[in-house]
Amino acid sequence: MEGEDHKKVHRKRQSGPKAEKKKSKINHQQDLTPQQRNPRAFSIQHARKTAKIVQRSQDLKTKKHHIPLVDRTPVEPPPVVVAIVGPPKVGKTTLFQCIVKNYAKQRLANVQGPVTVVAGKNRRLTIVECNNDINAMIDVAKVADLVLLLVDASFGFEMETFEFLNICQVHGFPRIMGVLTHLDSFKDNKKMRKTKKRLKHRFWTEVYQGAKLFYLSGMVNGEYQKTEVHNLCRFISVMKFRPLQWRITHPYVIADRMEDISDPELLRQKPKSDRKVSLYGYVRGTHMKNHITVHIPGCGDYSISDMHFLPDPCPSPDREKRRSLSAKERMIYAPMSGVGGIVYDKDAIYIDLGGSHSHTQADEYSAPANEFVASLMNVEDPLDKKMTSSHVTMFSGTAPITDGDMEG
Ligand SMILES: Nc1nc2c(ncn2[C@@H]2O[C@H](COP(=O)(O)OP(=O)(O)OP(=O)(O)O)[C@@H](O)[C@H]2O)c(=O)[nH]1
Repeated sequence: MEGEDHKKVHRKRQSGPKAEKKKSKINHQQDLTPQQRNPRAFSIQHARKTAKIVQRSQDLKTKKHHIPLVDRTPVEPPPVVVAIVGPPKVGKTTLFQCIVKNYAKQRLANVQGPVTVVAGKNRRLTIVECNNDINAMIDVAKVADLVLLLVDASFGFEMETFEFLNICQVHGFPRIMGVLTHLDSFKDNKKMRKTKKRLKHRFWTEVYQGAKLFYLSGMVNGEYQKTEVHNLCRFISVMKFRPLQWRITHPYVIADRMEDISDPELLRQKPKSDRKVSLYGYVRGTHMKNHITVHIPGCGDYSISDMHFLPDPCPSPDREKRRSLSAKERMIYAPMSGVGGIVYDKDAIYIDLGGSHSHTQADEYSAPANEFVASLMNVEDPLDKKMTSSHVTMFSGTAPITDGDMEG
């Protein structure tokens, strides 16, 4: 027992790294407020109020689960509207061309108006580029199902991006996917990684936590890297959309082709007279009745004088049990962009005469359309001239009947 008295008592370290560490810990604890030191003790101060808040948020959540959502999409749904939005010079046109090339396997040199492509067995896309104008942004936010929000990584988020997100908020939020471009402008890898992370978190705060952000790291021959674009397109092809309530209860059309069919003679006499315009496009939302009044953004309210069904210019492929699309099924419908040598303008239709920059026959995908245009180009005499010079032999041995005989 005696030995115990001599046992050494533990003495706290007064110096050295361990002592320093302990000291700093104590100091830190003293700096904290009681709430910070013991957060659980202060978490609920007003039990009743908290209970009410919790109950309310639960109610909202449950209500969301139970709203019956009638799926009104027809058997063959209209193409999904994909809008490419971003500040100037961020790469919108480049991405547009890359996406079209990925799906349709042909290059659009000059993008004009919406372009419709077949993206899969049961999916078609109408792609539109939104230029940097507030009115265009508002129009696009109303109709887009998916928005590709382009951000220049070397620059960061710009006013236009936030403006567009704000506009979306009032029109029912469409699906939004971020795309970072100009990543090749970073020389330092570490800096790039940091920027990516920072922009991702900022994007999440603006859209929602975990929103998808794609990276396009640099260009090859003026286009984005093929695999990166392919991945982005795969994502779009299989993406699911939750229909927006307001949209599925109102009919709307995105005009992808426009023709002025007013009488040219009338216009010559009175250039300011009312025009007659026919608009082409897929009806979306719900059924559209003939002769109803429509609102055309930027123009005003009009009534439809007549409406017709037209054959689908870009039909979905046949439902066969095959996994990938064949070359023939990779349709593209770009009436304003000059695919197949025909361009529709405001008041005329132009046929491409095959200059040095037009499609060549070697381009196998556009060959059938080109043949048609080529046959039109090769016509030397109009039809009435041909008729006059033609003759028909009714019975063998008789003189042939010509145009002159008919009139006589
Ligand atoms: N280095 C680099 N250049 C890019 C990238 N993306 C686009 N560019 C270039 O940026 C320029 C503008 O690209 P566009 O696709 O015309 O941009 P845009 O957004 O359509 O421009 P606007 O229609 O004028 O608003 C082009 O010269 C592209 O080559 C990128 O990721 N890296």
